[in-house]
Amino acid sequence: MTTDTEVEHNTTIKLKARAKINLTLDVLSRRENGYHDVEMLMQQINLYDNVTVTKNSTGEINLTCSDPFLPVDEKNIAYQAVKIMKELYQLEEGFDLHIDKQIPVAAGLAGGSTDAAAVIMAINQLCKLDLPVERLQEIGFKLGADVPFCFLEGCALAKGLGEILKPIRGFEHAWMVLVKPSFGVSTKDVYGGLDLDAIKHRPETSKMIKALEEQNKHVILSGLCNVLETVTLNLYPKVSEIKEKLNSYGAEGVLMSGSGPSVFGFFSSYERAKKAHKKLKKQYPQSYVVSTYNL
Ligand SMILES: C[C@@](CO)(OP(=O)(O)O)[C@H](O)COP(=O)(O)OP(=O)(O)OC[C@H]1O[C@@H](n2ccc(N)nc2=O)[C@H](O)[C@@H]1O
Ligand SMILES: Nc1ncnc2c1ncn2[C@@H]1O[C@H](COP(=O)(O)OP(=O)(O)O)[C@@H](O)[C@H]1O
Repeated sequence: MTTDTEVEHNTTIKLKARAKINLTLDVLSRRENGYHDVEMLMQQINLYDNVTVTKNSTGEINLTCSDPFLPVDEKNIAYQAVKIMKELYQLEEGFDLHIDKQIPVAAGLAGGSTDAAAVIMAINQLCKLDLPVERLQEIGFKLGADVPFCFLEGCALAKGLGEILKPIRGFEHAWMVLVKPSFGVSTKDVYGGLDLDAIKHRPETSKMIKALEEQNKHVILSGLCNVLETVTLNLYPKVSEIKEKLNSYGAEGVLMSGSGPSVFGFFSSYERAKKAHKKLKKQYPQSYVVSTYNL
């Protein structure tokens, strides 16, 4: 995210808050508090919200958003990010935020998480707090398990609840069609619906990391795997339908992202992705041709 920072008069920062997909997602165990230990490969993509943060002297937090259906009060995770920074660092200044929302909501793409990370980064810079990225990630983790990843750029192996991160080589210059059906899903319900003993097919994470290191496209595409798929596909058969459509339009590897319901299908070229997109867009208006994002 850092390379896309635009600073104006030391009072305004504009950031590209990128979405992610999961190339693999394995759930290892359930903790007593209901959260799950995961092992997943997270990959940023070229689909982003534009987040603008301006320092004000009133001390207030004002949030506006291009999406009229999103809350602009404490229910918005970006608002919560400001609050936590103000409290932790006794900041007297206030902040005006604007989110130009491009990432589909409740989609398994970390849309809210990436906005929160952008806001924390912006405040760190605007208030000259000089906090290292590890500290920013620690603060972000209080807001959500996906937030720490959003401070990185590219691809990472995520463990723990998602906060133990190791940057790795990502899937480079890969074109995909990303499809978000009209409904959203609750991440909590999807994790809650997972029967750990019933998981039949798990990702081979180490094999995938090696394949990414070598950019072995064939192994990467055949290694795409997400254990949450069974839960979401069961709850929403429409997601299976989208997967089938992407396959029939020539995708070389198809997977649901995160807890869903977004599905991505990789294509061998931009042109092929565009062709499939043209057909899918008629039925699913929230369809995008995007590439992976790596440094
Ligand atoms: C599934 C994943 C995969 O990247 O992404 P999304 O589908 O949300 O994009 C993440 O693990 C989601 O991260 P995030 O959406 O930030 O989760 P949080 O807000 O912290 O938690 C929402 C709910 O998900 C469940 N949860 C989350 C993370 C985790 N490791 N174990 C869990 O069981 C908990 O029930 C929690 O109440
Ligand atoms: N800035 C935000 N962007 C998107 N959703 C937000 C935001 N703030 C709060 N939310 C709420 O968080 C929920 C999860 O949204 P989102 O982060 O897009 O999903 P996911 O974690 O599946 O990627 C939604 O129900 C939405 O109303």
